[in-house]
Amino acid sequence: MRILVVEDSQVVSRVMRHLLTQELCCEVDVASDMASAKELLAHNEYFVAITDLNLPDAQEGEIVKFVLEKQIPCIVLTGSWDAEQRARLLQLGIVDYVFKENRFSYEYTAKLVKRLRRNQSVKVLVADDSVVSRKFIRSLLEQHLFQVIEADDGISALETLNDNPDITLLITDYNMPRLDGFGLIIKVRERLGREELAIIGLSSDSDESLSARFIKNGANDFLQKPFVHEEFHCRVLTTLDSLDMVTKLWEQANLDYLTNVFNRRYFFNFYQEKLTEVAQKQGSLSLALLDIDFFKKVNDTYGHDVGDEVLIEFASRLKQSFSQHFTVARIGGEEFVVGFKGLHIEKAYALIDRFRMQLEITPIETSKGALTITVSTGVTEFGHDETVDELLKRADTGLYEAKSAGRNLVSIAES
Ligand SMILES: Nc1nc2c(ncn2[C@@H]2O[C@H](COP(=O)(O)OP(=O)(O)OP(=O)(O)O)[C@@H](O)[C@H]2O)c(=O)[nH]1
Repeated sequence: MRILVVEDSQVVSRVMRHLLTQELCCEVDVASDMASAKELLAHNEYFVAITDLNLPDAQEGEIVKFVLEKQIPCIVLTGSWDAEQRARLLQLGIVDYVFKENRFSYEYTAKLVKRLRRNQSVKVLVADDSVVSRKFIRSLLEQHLFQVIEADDGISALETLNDNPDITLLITDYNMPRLDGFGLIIKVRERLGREELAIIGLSSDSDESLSARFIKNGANDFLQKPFVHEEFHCRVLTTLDSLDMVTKLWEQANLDYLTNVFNRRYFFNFYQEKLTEVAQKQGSLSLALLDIDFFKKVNDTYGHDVGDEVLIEFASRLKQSFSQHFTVARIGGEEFVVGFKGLHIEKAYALIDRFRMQLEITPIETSKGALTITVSTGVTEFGHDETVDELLKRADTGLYEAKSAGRNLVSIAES
């Protein structure tokens, strides 16, 4: 990623270069006047340009128009606070107008660029029956590089959310035909928690109770129409930042810190729900308990760090092989489980045995060289009314048999 800083003050450009490389690990080019900015823009692709308005060879902010014409997002970083100019430039489509006040202004600018990078992969659904309002919100969101999808009422918003599980933010109007904003939020929240989808409610209605009602029904925030451009962006950014924080907390609680697969806590808490679902629907579910063979020897011979490298690669291979359809978790030091929801034991056995054979012939690259690792596994199938604990205990008897029979084996524990 490459960023252009157009700034005649060496102190400012040095600070910005330092903050940007620290925050984003990116390439930063600096131009101290309009002519050198033009030269750089002619030869390079930029993710964003951060520009001063008053340059030695262009003192009226001409650089902004030049950058925007090249379809490059532009952040104005200026020492002159001019409200009229600010409004005009925001109207023109700049990302933000930042006043060089103190070091926080520079930190804010670097963080803004980081958010722009994140926004590129954030999908936002805008539900509003007014085409004008929808297009306006789309243009604001696109200035900040979000991916935008539109829906013209509550029902089509619900359908779009079903078809696009990767939508992160829903911005919904209150008054809409077929299903209004409240109805939409209530239906959405039956299925998606606050850690999965953020919602901002909108309304031009003068009813003062609307904002509280939106939030009580499950919205994260509310905006009264008409709103100013900057307030809209602040609300969106704050909502997404808190969603990121909730996601981070959820990951810390449920993912294994070393291997990034689900942890023991997740498996015990959430897998019970899957078992109940399978029991109710009389479906099938098999479980594999895997334990790396002679793992202590890896630690003793090559050190704990190499042991960690092996665990990380082993988990990554498990994830690659199974996590698209099944649940992979690390439940102990070198013990992992794969929950095969929907599979009978014969199929689960075949998949795990294929994984075992592949592992045996594909050494793991570590900092101390390539190591050949094998794994022993116990596989079992869910009976009727069992807990995760009971299922695991039975898989463990299979694992014990596999170890006793010489390791590098898969053994079935019948239910
Ligand atoms: N590097 C590393 N080692 C771990 C971690 N957690 C547990 N271990 C080690 O895993 C090893 C497990 O060893 P054992 O239970 O004796 O089993 P084993 O050597 O794999 O032998 P078998 O299971 O009988 O084949 C111990 O040396 C633990 O210290 C971890 O997070 N990182």
